[in-house]
Amino acid sequence: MDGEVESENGTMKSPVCLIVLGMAGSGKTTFVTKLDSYLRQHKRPPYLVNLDPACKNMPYKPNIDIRDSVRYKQVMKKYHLGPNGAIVTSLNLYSTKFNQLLELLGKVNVENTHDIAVIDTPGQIEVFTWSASGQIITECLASTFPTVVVYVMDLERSTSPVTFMSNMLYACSVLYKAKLPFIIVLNKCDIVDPTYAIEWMHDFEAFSDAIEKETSYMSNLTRTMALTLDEFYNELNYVPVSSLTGYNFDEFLKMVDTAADEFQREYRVEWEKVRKEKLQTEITQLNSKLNSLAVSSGEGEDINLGIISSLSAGREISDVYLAPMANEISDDSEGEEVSGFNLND
Ligand SMILES: Nc1nc2c(ncn2[C@@H]2O[C@H](COP(=O)(O)OP(=O)(O)OP(=O)(O)O)[C@@H](O)[C@H]2O)c(=O)[nH]1
Repeated sequence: MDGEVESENGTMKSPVCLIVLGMAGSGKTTFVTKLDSYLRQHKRPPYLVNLDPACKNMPYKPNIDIRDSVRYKQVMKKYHLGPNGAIVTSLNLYSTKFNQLLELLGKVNVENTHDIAVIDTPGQIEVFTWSASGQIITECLASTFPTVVVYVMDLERSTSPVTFMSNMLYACSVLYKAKLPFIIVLNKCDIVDPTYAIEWMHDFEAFSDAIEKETSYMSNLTRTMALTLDEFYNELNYVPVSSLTGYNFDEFLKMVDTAADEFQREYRVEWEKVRKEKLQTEITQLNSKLNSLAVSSGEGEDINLGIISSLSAGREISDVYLAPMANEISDDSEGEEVSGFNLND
């Protein structure tokens, strides 16, 4: 990999990768857009990656966009899939080439152009968190760069204790699955006061009182679960923000710094083991490829390993997009899923 990401004292360098997750409509895209403009104002432009193949309106300009490489509607048509199945398949196709995205991020590190990379994920959270490709992408990032999960929670839609609890259980399951530092962004605090959520996290009696008012059969179950989430709440980093106004983004960024330190202290060693294992597997695969070449006819067949090796002259890393190779772009206006990437001039 071009970008060496390990420093002499054994810490991984920037960019710190923020994987932004959250329920549909929680405000992920609005959050990423505001974070982009906030960081730009502070002369720290982030490196932006969009992993939502179905996203129609993108208010920010991503450096890397899955939609440049995978045509979601074509995936639906070709494989006869519904919307969610097509998103999963698009992510699967994309994840096979994710090492190229890591190389671009490696260059960000070498050229020191961005200290934060933000990864926006599909609206349907389970598509990312419970799919093999979501796991592969998370592992690729975390084994190479300091990586933090940012879970966006919609304050407006969580005012019922049962919904609040469901959201927290989901966040908790993502935390344990991802094995990464975790920040909960309590979003939309411009329209709903976040006090209720903070109180429910820290005061079981207050939550219990709120549950009393619920008549649903879920209330007993919810009360029991609230007790089991106690430890989760104790360790939890959360910050109320408004992605509309930018309120508290400075606090959020302080939390990112702390989480990145936490990654270096508590998670890096484990993730480096994953990286070494992955490297070993790649070496073994490459060796077996070379061996099979050696015993083949020897007619010099070209093998495309799909590696992006350099940038076009005069291009800034921040201007580079992953895009389909020219011979893989479909004539169809909606395009087609592709198996390789190229740099677009
Ligand atoms: N008032 C207010 N509205 C917000 C805030 N953040 C997002 N919204 C609104 O919430 C709606 C959903 O926001 P999106 O950013 O599209 O949410 P998302 O999670 O990316 O949505 P999907 O990708 O479709 O799941 C939009 O109407 C936003 O304008 C906020 O902090 N305050």
